Amino acid sequence: MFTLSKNSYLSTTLLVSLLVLAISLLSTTSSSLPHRLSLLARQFLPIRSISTSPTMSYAKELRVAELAVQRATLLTKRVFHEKAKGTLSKDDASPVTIGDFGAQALIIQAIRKNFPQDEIVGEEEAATLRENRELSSKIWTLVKEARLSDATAEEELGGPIPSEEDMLSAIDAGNSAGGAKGRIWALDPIDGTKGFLRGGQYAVCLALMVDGDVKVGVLGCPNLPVDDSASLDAHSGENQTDAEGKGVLLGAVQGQGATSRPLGIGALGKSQPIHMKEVSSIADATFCESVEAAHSSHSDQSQIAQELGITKPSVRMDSQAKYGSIARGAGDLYLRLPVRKDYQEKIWDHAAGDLIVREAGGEVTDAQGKRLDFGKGRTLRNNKGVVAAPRGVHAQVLEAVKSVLGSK
Ligand SMILES: Nc1ncnc2c1ncn2[C@@H]1O[C@H](COP(=O)(O)O)[C@@H](OP(=O)(O)O)[C@H]1O
Ligand SMILES: [Mg+2]
Ligand SMILES: [Mg+2]
Ligand SMILES: [Mg+2]
Repeated sequence: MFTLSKNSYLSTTLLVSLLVLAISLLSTTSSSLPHRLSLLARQFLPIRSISTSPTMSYAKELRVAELAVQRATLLTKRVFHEKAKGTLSKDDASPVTIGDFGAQALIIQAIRKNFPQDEIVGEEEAATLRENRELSSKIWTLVKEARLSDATAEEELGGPIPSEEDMLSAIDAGNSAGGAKGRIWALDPIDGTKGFLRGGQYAVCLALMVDGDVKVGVLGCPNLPVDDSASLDAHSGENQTDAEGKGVLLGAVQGQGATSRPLGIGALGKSQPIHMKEVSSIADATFCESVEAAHSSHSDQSQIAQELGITKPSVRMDSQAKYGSIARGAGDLYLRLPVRKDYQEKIWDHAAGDLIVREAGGEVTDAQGKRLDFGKGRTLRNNKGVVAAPRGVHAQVLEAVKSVLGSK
């Protein structure tokens, strides 16, 4: 008797739940299916399972990451407009500016205040600044002045960095070796530094990995248009601005979809879901690639496009703005085929973009079709190249990649 009534109670509950689920899914039109499912799951899951694992929704991580990236762009935007950017050449001959150092310090400070146990893999280090106090003090002046106009939001980040010495120690806290265990942030304070110097696109990039899996990704792109569907052509190449109407913040949480919103502080809470465009005929696709010919093989990429019947010229753009642009449907494909066989891509150049594209309905793999493996340390040493495309056409694009690379 007891078993019977328990069973019937359970089946009634199940039936009602299914009905509510179906109605909710049909009636909500404004967001993606995974996002709707995650919201519903939160409604139906027992409170206990939410409260005992509050990080599962990554709401705080996303909020802190978005605000920290937003604050860092206040600094990078200032430097973008300055003639003297304090550019140094690193050991690998790549450039770094006062903007890169300053943005790294500000973001790491916010992570350390909010998540003191987490590790950080950041691109830059402070060794040269400890020897070059003049440059260090220039950065310190910029860092001190980079504050969100919303005092509550600034407080959420844990407030300003107390001293120049603390700024240097924050920069050096991005020295984690990475790996497949625990919570590790991947930070690229300015991705596309060459673009930043040239007046092109650049992005402030931050991602949280848990056990090697990217859970949260944020891209601040001050020179991209706010409009998700604005044509890419006007936003590639040089002479970009971050004037009125520019600047977008893209974000994603695993299983919850990807969003975009204007980069201004007034746009807090105004995130809209973004989706990749459906490609009905691959020949009509727009593909993005690096501006720098040393970073990816323009000739291989052009052959792949030819193989796919694509006649439109590629859109050349610096930084993870490429991932962001295809995720929001402004472009379709992103190809990054290696020039140098020995180069290992860095995790901070891909972690946020990889998640944002996948959450927007895309697939991201290397040139062999393997998912990018962020759990191998500071580099993607298990992968060569990047192929990002809408899920429906990724296999077709990958086939063209293999055919072109195989024939070499
Ligand atoms: N030989 C190489 N192959 C691929 N990527 C390279 C490279 N040398 C440098 N890079 C990376 O390319 C990134 C820029 O990518 P893109 O060309 O898409 O804008 C640089 O990021 P930073 O600008 O953060 O240093 C740098 O890490
Ligand atoms: Mg660099
Ligand atoms: Mg980079
Ligand atoms: Mg960088």
